[in-house]
This record gives sequence, C-alpha cells and structure tokens, in this order.
Amino acid sequence: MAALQNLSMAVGAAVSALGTLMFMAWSRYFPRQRRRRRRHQLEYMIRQPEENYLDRQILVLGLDEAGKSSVIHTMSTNTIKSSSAPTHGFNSATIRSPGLRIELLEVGGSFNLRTYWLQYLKNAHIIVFVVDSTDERRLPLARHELHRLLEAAPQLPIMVLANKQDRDTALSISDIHTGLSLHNTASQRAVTVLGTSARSDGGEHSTPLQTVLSLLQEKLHSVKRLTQSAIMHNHTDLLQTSLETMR
Ligand SMILES: Nc1nc2c(ncn2[C@@H]2O[C@H](COP(=O)(O)OP(=O)(O)OP(=O)(O)O)[C@@H](O)[C@H]2O)c(=O)[nH]1
Ligand SMILES: [Mg+2]
Repeated sequence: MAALQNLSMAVGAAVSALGTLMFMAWSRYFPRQRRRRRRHQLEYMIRQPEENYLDRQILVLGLDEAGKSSVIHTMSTNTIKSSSAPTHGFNSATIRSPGLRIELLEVGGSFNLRTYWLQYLKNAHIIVFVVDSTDERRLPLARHELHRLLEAAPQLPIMVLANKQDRDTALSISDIHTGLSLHNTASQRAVTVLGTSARSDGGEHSTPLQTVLSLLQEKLHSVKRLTQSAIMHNHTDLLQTSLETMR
C-alpha cells in the first residue's frame, strides 16, 4: 500500500514537472513569435513608401563649360552657385518628389569624356542637353554631339537648354534651334529647346530652372527606359522592338 502511495506521488510530481516545462516553453515561444510578426509589420511599413517611388534618371550632357553642373546645382538646391569647377568624370544629385526619385547625372563634357556619353544612355529616361548660348564658335560641335545622341537613341526624349540667357551675348532660342539643326531631325519626336540661366532668372527669354524641373517631372512619370540592345549606332531598325517598361 505504501509502495502504491509512493508510486502515485512520483507520477504526480512527474506530471506536474512536465506541465511546468510545457507552460514555460509555450510562454517563451509565443511572445517571441508575436514580436517577430510585429517587427516584420514595422519593416514592411517602413519599406512601403520606398516601393512606391519610381526611380528615374535624367542624363545631363553638353560640351564642357555649357553649365551642366550649375544647372544640376540650381535644380537640386534651388540656389545659385557663383562658380563651378569642371567635372572630371561625373557628378550627380538626387531629387525626391511625389512618386519619383530622380537622379540627375552629369557626365563631363570635355573631349575625352564625350567618348563615354553613349555608354550612359542605357539607364537614362530623359536627356537634358545643355548648350552655352554665348559660345557661337562651338555651336557646330554642340550640334554634332547632339545629333550623335539623337542617332544613338532615337526613342529617348531630349530637352535642350539654351543656357546662359542672362548674358548679353547670348544667342536667341531660335538661333540655337537653327544652329543645332533641330528642324532636320529625322526622329519622330520634337526636341524642346528652352532658354535658361543657372546664374539668375535669365530675363524674359528664360524658363526658370524650377519650371524646367516640373516639366521634366511630368514627363518622367510616363517615360520608359531603353534596353542595352536599343542603344546602338546605325542600327535603328531594331529599336522599335527593344523597348522595355520600367516596372
Ligand atoms: N552667366 C552664366 N554663367 C553660367 C551659367 N551656367 C554656368 N555658368 C558658368 O559657366 C562656367 C561653366 O559652368 P559648369 O556648370 O561648370 O559647366 P559644365 O557644363 O558642368 O562643364 P564641365 O563640367 O567642364 O563639362 C562656370 O563658370 C559657371 O559659373 C549661366 O546660366 N549664366
Ligand atoms: Mg560640370
């Protein structure tokens, strides 16, 4: 009888120890699961706005001294820079606006760097081609470089900025348009030419750079990017079939 009593006490103690262990395991495991779930929800909420952005790139090209860095500075900071050093390589700034994260990327305009321009077309959504309106002597060279881009990527929108309109010696927008032979472009899309100044408001023939930025933002909501195979020289026949959507 005593042996039976001892056995039932031992079984009772074992059951209670097991119950305690199971309770401890349960209470440790579930709060951790809940914490993990809450952390995932939080991470998702933090990531959400990023996922709603469209990443867009504006490729800013043009001859050396045209004013590319100055234009990028004014657009991205809404301030005027009194001087600017030549870009040895590239230079960039990021602008955020509702639904867009825009990278303004300049590749320097010196002779050596111009040979690399075409390599940057594949990531661009729009080209902004900056021309020094006071540099009449090099307007034919600017035309040559611009038409090289137009031929390499006929589908890519291009906006030309006739910059330095604040200067007395600046050519008019219509002179720049003619000097760049834009009426001769075989490309299907019209190339917009806007007068600008990165130094001041540029007077009555200028479009403020913040207005230019708004126009670009509008365009960037709808543009597509070209695939690598669409960036070619003299093989425009394949271009029609090589467009891909961004998302
Ligand atoms: N008056 C005037 N000067 C300008 C304007 N934009 C740029 N500049 C000046 O022109 C010079 C060249 O400007 P940058 O912005 O460095 O030219 P860039 O096209 O970036 O030149 P690279 O980097 O060498 O290819 C600098 O001294 C600028 O201050 C403008 O709208 N008006
Ligand atoms: Mg520069």
